[in-house]
Parts: sequence; C-alpha cells; structure tokens
Amino acid sequence: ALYTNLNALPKTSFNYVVVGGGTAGCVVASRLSEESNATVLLVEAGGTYQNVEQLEVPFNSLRSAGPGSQWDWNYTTTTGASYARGFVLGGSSSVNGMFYTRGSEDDWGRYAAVTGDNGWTWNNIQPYVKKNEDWVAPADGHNTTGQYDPAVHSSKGRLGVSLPGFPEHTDTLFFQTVNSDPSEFPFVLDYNAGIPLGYGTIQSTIKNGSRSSAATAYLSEDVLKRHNLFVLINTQASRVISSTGGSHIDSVEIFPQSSVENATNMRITASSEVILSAGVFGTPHILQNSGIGDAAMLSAFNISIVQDLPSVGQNFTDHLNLISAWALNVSQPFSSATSTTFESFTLNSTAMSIFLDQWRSSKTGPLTMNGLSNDIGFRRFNESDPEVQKGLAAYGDPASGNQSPHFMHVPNGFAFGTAPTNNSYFSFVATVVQTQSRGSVTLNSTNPLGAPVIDTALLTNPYDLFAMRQAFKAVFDLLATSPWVEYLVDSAPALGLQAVIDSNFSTTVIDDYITSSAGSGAHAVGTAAMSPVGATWGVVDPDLKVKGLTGLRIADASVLPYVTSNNVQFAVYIVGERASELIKAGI
Ligand SMILES: Cc1cc2nc3c(=O)[nH]c(=O)nc-3n(C[C@H](O)[C@H](O)[C@H](O)COP(=O)(O)OP(=O)(O)OC[C@H]3O[C@@H](n4cnc5c(N)ncnc54)[C@H](O)[C@@H]3O)c2cc1C
Repeated sequence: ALYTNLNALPKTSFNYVVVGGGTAGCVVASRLSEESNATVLLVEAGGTYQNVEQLEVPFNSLRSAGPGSQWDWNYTTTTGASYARGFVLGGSSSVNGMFYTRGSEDDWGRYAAVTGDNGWTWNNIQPYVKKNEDWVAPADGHNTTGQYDPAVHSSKGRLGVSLPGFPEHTDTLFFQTVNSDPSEFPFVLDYNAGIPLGYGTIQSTIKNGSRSSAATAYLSEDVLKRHNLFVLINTQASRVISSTGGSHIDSVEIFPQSSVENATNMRITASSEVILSAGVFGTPHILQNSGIGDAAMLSAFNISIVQDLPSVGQNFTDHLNLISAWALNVSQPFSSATSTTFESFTLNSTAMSIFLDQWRSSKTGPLTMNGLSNDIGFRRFNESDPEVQKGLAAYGDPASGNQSPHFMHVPNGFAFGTAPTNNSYFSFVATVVQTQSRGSVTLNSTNPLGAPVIDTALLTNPYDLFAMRQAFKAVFDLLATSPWVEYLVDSAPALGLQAVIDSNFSTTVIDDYITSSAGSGAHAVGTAAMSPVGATWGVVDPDLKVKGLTGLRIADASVLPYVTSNNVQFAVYIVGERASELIKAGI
C-alpha cells in the first residue's frame, strides 16, 4: 500500500528496504515484492505521481513538469546552474524527456570488460530488456512500417514504449535530407538494435498517449495492493547504519519530508538487505553521511568512518548539450501544429488549450508527443577531416567501440533559456555522448538533509570542447541542405548564433559560443561506480554490493562507470531489473 507519512507505517522492520522510489528503485521494490513471503519497504522523499496531470501529459516534460517545478529537487551546481532530478515517485522517469534509447552493443560490452562480469554484455542483458519493455502502438495509430524493427522489441514487459503519436512538419524536412544524401546523413531503421548510427524516428516511454514511468509501469494499482509491499512517500533517508557498529548494514534512518528541519527521525530495519536507489546525487550523499566514502573528506566533517571508499561521489560523468535556435521563415507562420514546430505552438495559448482538451478527452493530439522531438540521430566524427584526426590523436577516442557514436543530434529539440521573440522558431540539440570531464558529489555540511556540493566539471577536459565543435558544425551541415533552406531564416540572434555565422565558423567564435551556451545533458552517472571484485577503485562490485560491507547494495544510475552513448534511463531500468534478479537469486 501507499503511505503518505511515516506515522502511518504499520511496522518498522522489513526484509528489504529500498531507499529512493525513482527509476531503478520502483523496479527493485516491484520485482522483490513479487515474492509474497518477502516484505519490502520503498522510501521516497517526494510525493505521489498519481492523478497529477502535469506528469501524465507527455508534452509537459521539461516544461511545466520539468526543471524548477515542485517535482524537481532544484539542485544547484558549483557554477550556479540548476541540475534537474525528479522529486516524486518514479524519480526522474516521472519528469524526463521520455526518449527510449538503449545505447550500443559496445557500451554494454565496455561495462562487462571494465567490471569483469559478462552479465553486463548486450546479449546477456536482453532478458531484462524483454522484462522491461512493453512496445505499444503510437497514440495516433499510424502505420509504423519502416519506422522501427519489430524483431528487437518486446510487448511482454511493463514500461510502455511507442513511436511518435503526432507528426510534425519538420519530420518531413528531416527525412528529405536523410533520403537525399544517405552517405552524409545515413538512415537507421531502429537505433535500438545494437548499432545506433544514423538518423531515425524516436521511440519514447509513452503508452496510450500518456507518460509511462517507473512508477506508472512498476507500481501500478495491482502492485500497490500487494500485502507485502509498503511504499512510504514524503520521507527522506539520511543514513544507512550498522546496528552492531560493524560492517553489516541493517538499518536506515528516515525523516518526514514535511518537517525535515526539526523532526525526530525514525529507524527502519532490514533483515535481508538495504538497497540504495537514491540516484546519482542522493546515493553518494547518503553513503557519505553514513561514513562510507573518502576517509579524508569524512574526517574533515567529523564523520566516523565505516568504510573508506575514496571513489564515492567521484567519477561524475554526464553528456554535454548545446541547444541552438533558428527563426522560421515568415512565409511559414503558425497555422496548425503540423505546419510548424513544437516551440511555435507552445507560444500560442489558444492552440495549447485546444490541444489540452483533446488530450483530456481522447489522449490524442500534439500533447501526446514527448514535447522534444520526433527524430534523433547518432553520429561519428568525420574521420577524414584533418581537424578530427588531430583531435583524436591529441585526446584519444573515448567511443566505446567503432560502431558507437561520438555525438547525438536532436532536431527540433527544446530551446531552454530565452525564446526568440519571433513567434515561430526551431531548435536543435547537439550532444557529446562520451565526454571526458569528470565531476564530483561531496558533502557540503554535516546536515544529512541538506544538498551536497555538485561539481559537474563541464568542459574541464579539452576533448569535450573539440567534440562539441564537431557536433555543432554537423548541425549547420544538416540545416544547410535544401529542405531546410527555405524553412529557416539565418538564425535567431537572440541566442547568439549570428556571431558564429558572421565569423564564417571561426574556431574561436564557435568555442566561445559553446563555452557560454553548453550545459548538462541531465544524464549523469558514475558516482558510485561498479569495478571488478577486489579492485582498489570503485564503490560496488559487479553484483552491485558495496565493497567491504554486507547487507548493502546500490541500484541506480550511480553504479554505471561510463555513460552510455545515448539517453540513460534505459540503462537504469536494466540495472534495476538485474539487481532484482541477483537479490532474488541470493547472489
Ligand atoms: C529533466 C530530465 C530529462 C531527462 N530526459 C531523459 C530522456 O529523455 N531519456 C532518458 O533515457 N533519460 C533522460 N533523463 C535521465 C534519466 O531520467 C535518469 O538518468 C534516470 O531516470 C535516473 O534514474 P535513477 O534511478 O538513478 O534516479 P532517479 O530516477 O532520479 O531516482 C532517485 C529517487 O530517489 C529519491 N531520493 C533521493 N534522495 C533521497 C533520500 N535521501 N531519501 C529518499 N528518497 C530519495 C528521489 O526523489 C528520486 O525519486 C532525464 C533526466 C532529467 C532529470
């Protein structure tokens, strides 16, 4: 059942306690409670997703339900930038952009190679893919032939995945470019088949026109009714504890969220295991508060050392995004959603209210779209370009293999920041997917309920600037093709692109533009990374148990030692599924 405050919880001792009801946490709690003789408590700091329309309407992602909303932790990094994370049951899967991208075979091969555990290879994760994915028809029921490969999808899992449920005019332009010059802009039928390279149609975690999240998919009404599953929301965990003062973790300290400042805490015990699923910031923060982390840092805060693990909170790895916007040619003013871009109709309140009525009455129409893009591309650098050769020689090639991308393109993405005043504009996101910069999550104070220090270290490694330059120039190459020339006016000077064009793409001007405009891809991983058994680095073994301790496992984005070369929610679902299987099997 769902408990909205800890005083209502009928007991304080369970077999399993899962901390963090986010993407992986919902999977783990749901799967463990399939065994009816095991009692499972899931503790979530945020509230419920149930009956919250903002979270259900796909188009709201990154808008009213996104960063800065009441469903966001509102983290601020050391540079003053905000960093979005879901603060609600379902975690970031309840607020994310819903792109469903699996990465490449090579990404998963690298996890296996780095950890020495073949259980993480592409082939060996396929059973979890099937348990996770519920492939469904798009909201508009259109014929999807030629838009994906049915052979690599499953309708047996829990998480709804579908193709776009509403067309956009820019889809047509995009595929005209791809069809007219396949050597420069190759088509990929299904970027989720192991080799993602090429441009194709996006797949999103949307089912029946609504967001499918870890909460809607794994904590559905039938699951919440299980007598052995206890889901406690509005409650923040501060520490994991060994009640004997040894190395066996068996308790979790929790506080009611409503009065975290002065409330007395409560201790919950776990007779089998505690599973930390508090995400890339929450998990290392809880570990550090518990005395599990870098001994030197913990001593500076007078925290007693339970386990010296210097890698806790290190190795923060993220994608790097650059969003640019172009004004649309005035001869193509707003008339309907299909004749222009998402961004244009979001500025038209009459249209938006008509679309909302349509979504409410039939779960169809423009608001069934993920609100970011219907299309996506995964690309490698042009290795015949001398600048690329020079860069790769200087920095090395961080791609996970030669069938894996260096960058991602999302046409008609979402213009963060100030929109151009022209009522019709188009944005494009370029993303470096194998960044080399590494940040950290460290303690800010001895208050376990305060926010940690988040240093994303964006652009601190010169490879990332070099890689973004290639990704960005490739955006201009794509938009210089004939389908787009009529459609776009030069640029939207409000977002600074004009200077880049006027400079004739001078490296200095491009680099200035990137440095001042690029930001986080919201795909952070790695702050409690897996490493081989016995390694002197890393936080968990490949079976996700915390090194040097018993009774404590981690299942969330923080265990991934590298970021996949795509949006990362898929990888987190796989971690959740595999963690559940390992725990159930007593491994
Ligand atoms: C705005 C945004 C857009 C994104 N877009 C995409 C996309 O389109 N496609 C994609 O693949 N990925 C996307 N991502 C990334 C993806 O959603 C995340 O990487 C993934 O969901 C992280 O899963 P997690 O389980 O590690 O953490 P989360 O899902 O964030 O879960 C952590 C949970 O723990 C809870 N928690 C934290 N601390 C505590 C505590 N002390 N006590 C109790 N509970 C706690 C949190 O409230 C949260 O519910 C996006 C992310 C964001 C934020």
